Amino acid sequence: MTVTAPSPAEPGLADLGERTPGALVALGVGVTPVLRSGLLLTALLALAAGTGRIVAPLTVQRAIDRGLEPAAVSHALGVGALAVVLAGLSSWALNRRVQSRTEHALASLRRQGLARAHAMSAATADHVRSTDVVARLTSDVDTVTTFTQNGGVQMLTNLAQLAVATAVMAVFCWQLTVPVVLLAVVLLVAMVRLQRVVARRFVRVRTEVAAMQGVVAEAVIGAPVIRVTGTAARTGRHLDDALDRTRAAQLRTLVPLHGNTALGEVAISTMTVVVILLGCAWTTHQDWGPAPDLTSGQLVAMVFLVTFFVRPLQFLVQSLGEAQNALVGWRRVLELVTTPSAVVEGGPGDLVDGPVAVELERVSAAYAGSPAVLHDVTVRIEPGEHVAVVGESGSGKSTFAKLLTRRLEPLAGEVRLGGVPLGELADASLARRVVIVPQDPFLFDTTVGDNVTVGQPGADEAAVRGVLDALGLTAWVADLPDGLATRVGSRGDLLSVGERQLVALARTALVDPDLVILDEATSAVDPATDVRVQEALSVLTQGRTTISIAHRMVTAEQADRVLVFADGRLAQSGHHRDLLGVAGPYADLVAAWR
Ligand SMILES: Nc1ncnc2c1ncn2[C@@H]1O[C@H](COP(=O)(O)OP(=O)(O)OP(=O)(O)O)[C@@H](O)[C@H]1O
Repeated sequence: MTVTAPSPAEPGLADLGERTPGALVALGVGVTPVLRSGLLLTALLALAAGTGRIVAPLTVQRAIDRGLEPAAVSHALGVGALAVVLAGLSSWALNRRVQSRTEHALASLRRQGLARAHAMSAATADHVRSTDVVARLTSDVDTVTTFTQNGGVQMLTNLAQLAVATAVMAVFCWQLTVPVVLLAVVLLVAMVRLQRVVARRFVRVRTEVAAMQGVVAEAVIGAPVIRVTGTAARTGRHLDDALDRTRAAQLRTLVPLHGNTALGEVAISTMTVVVILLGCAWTTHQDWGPAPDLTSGQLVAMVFLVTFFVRPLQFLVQSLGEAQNALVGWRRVLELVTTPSAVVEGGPGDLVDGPVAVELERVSAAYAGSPAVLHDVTVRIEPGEHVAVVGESGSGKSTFAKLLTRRLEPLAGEVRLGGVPLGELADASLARRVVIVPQDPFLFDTTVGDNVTVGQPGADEAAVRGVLDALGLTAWVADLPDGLATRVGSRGDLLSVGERQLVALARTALVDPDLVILDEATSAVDPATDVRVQEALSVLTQGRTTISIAHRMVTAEQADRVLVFADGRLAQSGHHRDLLGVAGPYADLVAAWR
């Protein structure tokens, strides 16, 4: 039976592109509740900081209306100074409060994002560039930090100042307040429209920045290959392209941003002129329309107040770009954090310790968006059996291994370990029972000893030495410059591929799994290390169910059984000896090997 449909939907990170800014903020606050705590006190501090600034014009008005008597002037100076000091203190407390909460929230967001990156389904992980995930957890989070440090707190104070200034102006003289507020509304409507354009352009900027970081990371990580293959010019071209695209995207945001600033300046200057002209005209001609009954002190105070109304608006207009950039950065991190987790927490099925049976029943598999690549595979591997999986490149061997470690969900059929459907097994149980040893194992940038204990963090040095001894690796470790304390470098680069495999085998032996899946190295390993690898492997696989994705005839020869894959199907199954005499894909493979 060939399964052609349905193939799984295109996987990827959660898409929050359609969320409004308000909905995004609500989601962000929900994900990091620290932002919500003590909100009332934060609002009060913002109000105090904003109000403090407004007090000055009020004291001036009172002093003028009392004929600038010395007592009135000194009273105005005293009250004004007190208000300024209180405003300064409130502003300082507000800054500290908002910044510490934001930093807590962003640190939590980074932790959650990293945890989700580890918990996302294999299909999603395959489709998301790791550099994009890194960009979301670093530069995107940084845009939020930069914004809160530079303008976020001031935005709160300014909003409070705007509200207080409007209220006081309305009390003093509604006739002058109405045109000012109308102009502000026009400005805000225009800003909201422009904000949508700016938002779209900033999404592009963040995407291009992430892509550019990917190119830079590739150029740095692949430096040895670039040197050896002489492809520096090609890499340079890619980098230039990425930089050009990033620059172009950034320049495109400037057009609406500058338009916004210009609009803001015009509207704000108009407001000031309107208040001064109308105020003076009405004071002189009391018979003009709804002329207010303004004292000279109130007119001076109105001119001051309109400045206090206009400044926050000016600030909001100017910080729109940064706010938008920060919002897009925040959105990108939230997309990572809200991507569904594929971790199975605690399934009912726990396995009995010991070698485990592997069963596949009519299993088909596909990668997202592609037709099936594994068709109708039924096979049972007995507990303790050592099976070699062979086949031409692209025949489905790795896909078969991915199904056993739940890196891929079957499209149809069922996979069972020890009789328990794989989907019911908790992640922790699966990690302890099934270990895959890849062709080129990933090592952390620490010591050999620490890399061996990665799967068993509590293991002491005696346990590590015991495992190394059992695998016949004691002499090899003793020959390393610092023994177990030898540093392996970034990704294990200071060790050869074969040595990295030795560390991975020791790591696997320490975990003591019941099913070992080995992806045999295709790259050349020096003969002495290869002997060590083979000896360690034969010890490691003893008494355990073992599945080797084999690229060498000797591995197939030594296995209890060979499974031969061809075009995504299990074409043959049997001992090397028996399969050799039968015409078919295995005989062809052996001929090719020979
Ligand atoms: N992540 C992926 N997304 C889409 N298709 C994939 C993916 N990985 C593998 N495939 C496709 O699935 C088919 C089987 O690939 P698989 O890696 O299982 O073969 P293989 O026998 O292990 O090959 P090799 O010996 O070269 O590693 C191939 O057609 C391959 O192109």
